[in-house]
Amino acid sequence: MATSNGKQPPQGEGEEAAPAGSIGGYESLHRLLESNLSPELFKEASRLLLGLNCGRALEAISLPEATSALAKAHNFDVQAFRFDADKEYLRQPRVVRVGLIQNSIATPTTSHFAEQKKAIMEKIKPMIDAAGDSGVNILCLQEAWTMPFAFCTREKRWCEFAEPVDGESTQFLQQLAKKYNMVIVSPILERDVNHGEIIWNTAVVIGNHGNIIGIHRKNHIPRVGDFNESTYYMEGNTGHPVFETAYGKIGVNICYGRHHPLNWLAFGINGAEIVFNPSATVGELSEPMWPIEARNAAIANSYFVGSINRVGTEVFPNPFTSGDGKPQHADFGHFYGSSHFSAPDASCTPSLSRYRDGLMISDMDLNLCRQIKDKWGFRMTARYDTYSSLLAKYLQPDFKPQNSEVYPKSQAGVDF
Ligand SMILES: NC(=O)NCCC(=O)O
Repeated sequence: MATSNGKQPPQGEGEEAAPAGSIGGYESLHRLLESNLSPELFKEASRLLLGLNCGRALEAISLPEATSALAKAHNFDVQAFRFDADKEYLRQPRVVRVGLIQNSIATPTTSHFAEQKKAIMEKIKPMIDAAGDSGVNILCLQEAWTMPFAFCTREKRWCEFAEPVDGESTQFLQQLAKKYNMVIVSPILERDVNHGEIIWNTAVVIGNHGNIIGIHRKNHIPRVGDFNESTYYMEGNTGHPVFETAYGKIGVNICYGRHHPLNWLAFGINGAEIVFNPSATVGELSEPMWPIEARNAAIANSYFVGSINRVGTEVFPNPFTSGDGKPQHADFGHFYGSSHFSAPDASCTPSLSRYRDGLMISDMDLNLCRQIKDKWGFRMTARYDTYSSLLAKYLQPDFKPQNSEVYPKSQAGVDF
């Protein structure tokens, strides 16, 4: 079966080798620039792209031998960096170690559902162990991590992957959370057994003692390209919760929610210090937006953002169309990984690979959030009152945009 880019992906594993020499055949933008620019130009490009002038140079941090051994044995990438903050007189530094995991699926989408789920769990277990061995305090997995991203198909049988909040995947992660004293954010397809089996796209926040701290349900559902997600689950009803964990206050803005600045704002207003954006998105649709939106949110809201995207090309048993007149196809396109962290001072880490499974780790001093609020004063200068009254008017059925009164059509040069 041809894929949407005309190439034949390996069947089974969603993971691909970077096609040598082809467009998109590079591991990450960072590596592309590093290998093609002189050291001076690369430094200047990094200053502009990674914000290393307004923030501070990010130091790579070394990890235990056990982590590198796991990464080698299970063929995943590990990268680790440190965001610093100024030393304060009245507060101790609040450094937390945070991890993000990106991965491809583990078996063909044609295999038994139970086998697919089991294989994904087995695949990410060593990655979670690597995070635990590295002393990660808070770890976030990718959107709908227990399953292939089958929403492109519109076939209802994939609903079988939905689980109750305290289901199999949560139980699996609860043990690991407890073992490693680590908070784990687990984005799954949720079956709400207490409310008529409604399906949601949910992040379960598991505390470092293996307790369930709470859940957040995806607020904004895409209706773009093959992201036929509204066929499967409802717009979330949990608002913008921020969870007080042992290591900091965290929120979860699931995937498509990253295109909505007010969604990011609401987590900030509720006090988030780190917002995770577990995602599943493909190159042709969103890759140019990916490095910008999360970083912008971190800057505008004075918090850290952890962005995660799955990797690989997932091929489904039955072809589907995209409703665009083009031929039917059986894959969703290439999920380009590129998970990374952004900081409130505009700095960000390089991204993980566009092709390989990976674990991204960052140490971050959460004191930086307040330091940037004090420096830039975005909260103080935001004029929320102005926008709240405009929005209240906009929501009225008789609202008309102001410019329709100020510039009558004839003056605006529009002749109907
Ligand atoms: N999973 C999801 O919401 N994807 C939508 C596509 C995008 O936002 O890039």
